[in-house]
Amino acid sequence: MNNLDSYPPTLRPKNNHPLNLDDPNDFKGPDPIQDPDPVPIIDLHCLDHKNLDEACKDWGLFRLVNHGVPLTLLEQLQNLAKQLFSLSFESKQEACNEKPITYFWGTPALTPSGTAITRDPQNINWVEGFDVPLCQLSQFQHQLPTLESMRVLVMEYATHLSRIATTLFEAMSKNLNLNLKATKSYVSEKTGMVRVYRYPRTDVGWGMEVHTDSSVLSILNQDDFVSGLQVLKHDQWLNVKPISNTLIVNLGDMMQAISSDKYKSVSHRVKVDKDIERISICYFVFPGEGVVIESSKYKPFTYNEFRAQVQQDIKTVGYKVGLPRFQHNQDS
Ligand SMILES: O=C(O)CCC(=O)C(=O)O
Ligand SMILES: [Fe+2]
Repeated sequence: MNNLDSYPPTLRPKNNHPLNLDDPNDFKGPDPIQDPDPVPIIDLHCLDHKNLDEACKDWGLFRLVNHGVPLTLLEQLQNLAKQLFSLSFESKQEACNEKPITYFWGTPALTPSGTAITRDPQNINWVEGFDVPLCQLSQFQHQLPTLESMRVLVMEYATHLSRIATTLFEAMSKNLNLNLKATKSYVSEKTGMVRVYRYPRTDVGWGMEVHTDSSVLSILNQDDFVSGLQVLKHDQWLNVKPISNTLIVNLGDMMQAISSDKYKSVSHRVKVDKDIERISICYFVFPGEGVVIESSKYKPFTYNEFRAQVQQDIKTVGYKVGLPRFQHNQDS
C-alpha cells in the first residue's frame, strides 16, 4: 500500500501539482548520476589513518566499506521503514503520542522533548521522520506492531553503529594528537540517536535545506536506489551516490570544534524527486552530558549549550548560526 493518506497533510501535493501515483516501488528510472563516484572511501576493516585524515580535512565526509553491519540488517531497516511510513498519517501520529519514539514532519529541527520547532510554512522541509533516542529505548514498548519492530531493530543497529563511531573517533583523535583518555567522553553511547526519514514525492522545495549536523559524527544508511544527498565541495554541489552495503559518514559541528577547525563539518542538503520517495536512516553521536569541549578556536562549551543556542537562533534569526556563535572573538 502506498497512497497520499500516509503523507502529513502539509506534505500532500496541492491540486495544481498533480503527482504520478504509480507505486514508487515500481520505479525503474536510470541512475541520475553518471560520473564515477568522487567521494573518498574508507575501509573500516583495514583503517588507513592517512586516508582518513585527508577525507576529514578535505571533505568532512566519506564512504565507509567493510563496516561489519550485516547487509540483511541494513536491508531489513530500509524495508521496515518503508512499511512504517506507508501507514496512515493519523496512525503514525497516534502511535507516537508517548515516548520513546517521536514522529515529526516539515522540519528536522526538534526540541529536546521531540517537538518540531515550527517554521514559516513557506519554508518547510519535505521530510517526515521518527526520532529514536537510544538511551531509553530498551525501557519502553510501542503498541503499534510496526513501530515496535522498528524499536527492536534499531537497538540491534545501534550496537553496530556505536562500535563504528567509537573506532572512527579513536582513529581521528590519534590523527589529531588528542589525549584519548580525556576525549573518550566526546562520543557517548547514551546521547546517541537514530532518525528514520522519508522524503515524499514532490516537485517543489528541498527535502532538507543546506545545513551542517550538530553531532560529532553522523552515519547514514541511505536508500540503495534513490539518490538525494548532496554535499558541498569547493563551492560545488556533488551528489552522494547510493551504493549498496556502504555507509556515509559525515563530520558534524562538534567534531569541527574538537579538532580546532582542522576537520570540517560538511555542508549538505537533500533533494526531493517528483516520482519517487526516498528513505534514509541516520545515526548521530554526541558528547556525553555536561562534557565541556575544549579547543583553541572556541570558548569552552557543552553540547547542551550549543543546542540551546541553535534552537534560540532558529526561533529568533530564522536559521542555525552554529559554531561562529562560540568563536573566541564573539560576545557571549
Ligand atoms: O537523509 C539524508 O540523506 C541526510 C539527512 C541529514 O542530513 C540529517 O539528518 O542531518
Ligand atoms: Fe544532516
